Amino acid sequence: MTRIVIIGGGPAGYEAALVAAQHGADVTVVEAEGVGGACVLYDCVPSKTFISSAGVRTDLRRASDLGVNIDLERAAVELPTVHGRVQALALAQSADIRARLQREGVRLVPGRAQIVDDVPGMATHRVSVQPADGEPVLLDADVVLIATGASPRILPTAQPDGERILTWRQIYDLDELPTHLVVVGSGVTGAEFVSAYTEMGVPVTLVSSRDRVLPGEDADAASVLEDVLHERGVVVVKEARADRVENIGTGVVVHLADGRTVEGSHALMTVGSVPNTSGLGLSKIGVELDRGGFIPVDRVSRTSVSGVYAAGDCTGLLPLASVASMQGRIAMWHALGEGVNPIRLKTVTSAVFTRPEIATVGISQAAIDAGKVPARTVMLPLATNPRAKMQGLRRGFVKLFCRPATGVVIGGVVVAPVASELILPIALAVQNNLTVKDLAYTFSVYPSLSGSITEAGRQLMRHDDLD
Ligand SMILES: Cc1cc2nc3c(=O)[nH]c(=O)nc-3n(C[C@H](O)[C@H](O)[C@H](O)COP(=O)(O)OP(=O)(O)OC[C@H]3O[C@@H](n4cnc5c(N)ncnc54)[C@H](O)[C@@H]3O)c2cc1C
Ligand SMILES: NC(=O)c1ccc[n+]([C@@H]2O[C@H](COP(=O)([O-])OP(=O)(O)OC[C@H]3O[C@@H](n4cnc5c(N)ncnc54)[C@H](O)[C@@H]3O)[C@@H](O)[C@H]2O)c1
Repeated sequence: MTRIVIIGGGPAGYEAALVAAQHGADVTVVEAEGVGGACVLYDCVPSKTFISSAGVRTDLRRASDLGVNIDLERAAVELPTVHGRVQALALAQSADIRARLQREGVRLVPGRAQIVDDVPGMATHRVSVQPADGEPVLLDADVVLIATGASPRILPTAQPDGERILTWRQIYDLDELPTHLVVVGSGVTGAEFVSAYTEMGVPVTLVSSRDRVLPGEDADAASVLEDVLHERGVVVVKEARADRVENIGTGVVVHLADGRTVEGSHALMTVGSVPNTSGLGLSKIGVELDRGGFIPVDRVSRTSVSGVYAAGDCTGLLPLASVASMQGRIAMWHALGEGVNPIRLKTVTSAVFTRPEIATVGISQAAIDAGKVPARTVMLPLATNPRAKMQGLRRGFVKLFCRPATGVVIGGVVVAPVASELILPIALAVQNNLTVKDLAYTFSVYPSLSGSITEAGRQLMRHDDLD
């Protein structure tokens, strides 16, 4: 029986464990903090749960546009309840995953693991686990999967204190909402928290190192979000790199590299993540890290050392839970000799859970504009969609991209309140090489926001598609 030791119990680790157990391997997961990993305990699940509470206020705020008058002042946020719900849900999800792993026969070992092979190049591997208290445990493995994730990047001059200078993992311990939140970093994490706190009624200033929010996302989508944030009173300080953040007792002062300062009651640092790849004994066994500290892997999750695989945020491929899970599964299929397709990033779907949400799949507009991928494109504002009008939605759009000659759908972007759900038909089309004609001939419900997707398909059809 193949002995597999998985270091890290996040999506990469636990999904890999499920696959390996189902294929009859002897599987052990070593986890330092809790099954479900940072994804379930600190990052993805807590943030999306928090955002769900904020979303209620968004709906209430918009109610008057639809003729229902609600005094938003009376829709007070009960922060202990919101935070309690966030924490309870994370723990419950962790417990569900633990129970599922145990049902499948996966052994769970709490503690911090490192590889302790005697010499490089061994056919099998040895992992030492240091529990929180007690003696180290030694595990022998034919295959090791490193799935140790990442942690918030800390600026040495902006040390989180858990009181006023915070990482996104510390906000759920606050007793009260900030009176003025400064969010440093305008990537996906920063944008999501700016949107959520704004909807909760907190004045927010965003410090963005670039000339726009969400520099990695579709520019039109980011521009819609920026308009919405502006309308909601968010101040975006652009081209602004935080040098230092100071807790002055009554608040914070963010010192920018160009000498400007930004003041608030609290600072939320969302300046990226660093991979958890130190202390794992990697260089001793011959796994060299890249410049960012990530573990280089190929498209079936192999490292440069035989029998050692890596998956998820520690590899830096694409830091998404869905990608981590897929990398983990692929590692196990490969290690256990199953037929496996290398991971394809061109079909990855992702969403930014702001209000409105931004969801994307496949080839980006930036790649098309740069001439890297030939494509026909269309962008339909939601304002032309009947359902959107009924719901009072003024902003948002559907974009669709297809191959010029064949009409095969290669990507798309949706900006809408439920874009994370609406993107699926485009994702299905991209994954299965469907054409704009396939979309155009699909019945969508009338009236529906998804009608804009089938309409985009019709607009991209050429006359010869009709034959
Ligand atoms: C605020 C935020 C929100 C996000 N929201 C989303 C989202 O909505 N959708 C999405 O797809 N992605 C989201 N992501 C990204 C997603 O959380 C990550 O891509 C995902 O967690 C990666 O999973 P992983 O298994 O690689 O690592 P993790 O989830 O980080 O798990 C790794 C685990 O390994 C453990 N570990 C580390 N070192 C050791 C060791 N030596 N021994 C034993 N255990 C160890 C850690 O304790 C950790 O529990 C979000 C990220 C952030 C920061
Ligand atoms: N909804 C989701 O799926 C979701 C949510 C959050 C994160 N994620 C994943 O995590 C990845 C990382 O996102 P992120 O936003 O945490 O990190 P990021 O690295 O993408 O963004 C951090 C931003 O902070 C800026 N920055 C760095 N130092 C700064 C400084 N001193 N002053 C001002 N700005 C500074 C950077 O220029 C960058 O724009 C995303 O690409 C995504 O894959 C996904």
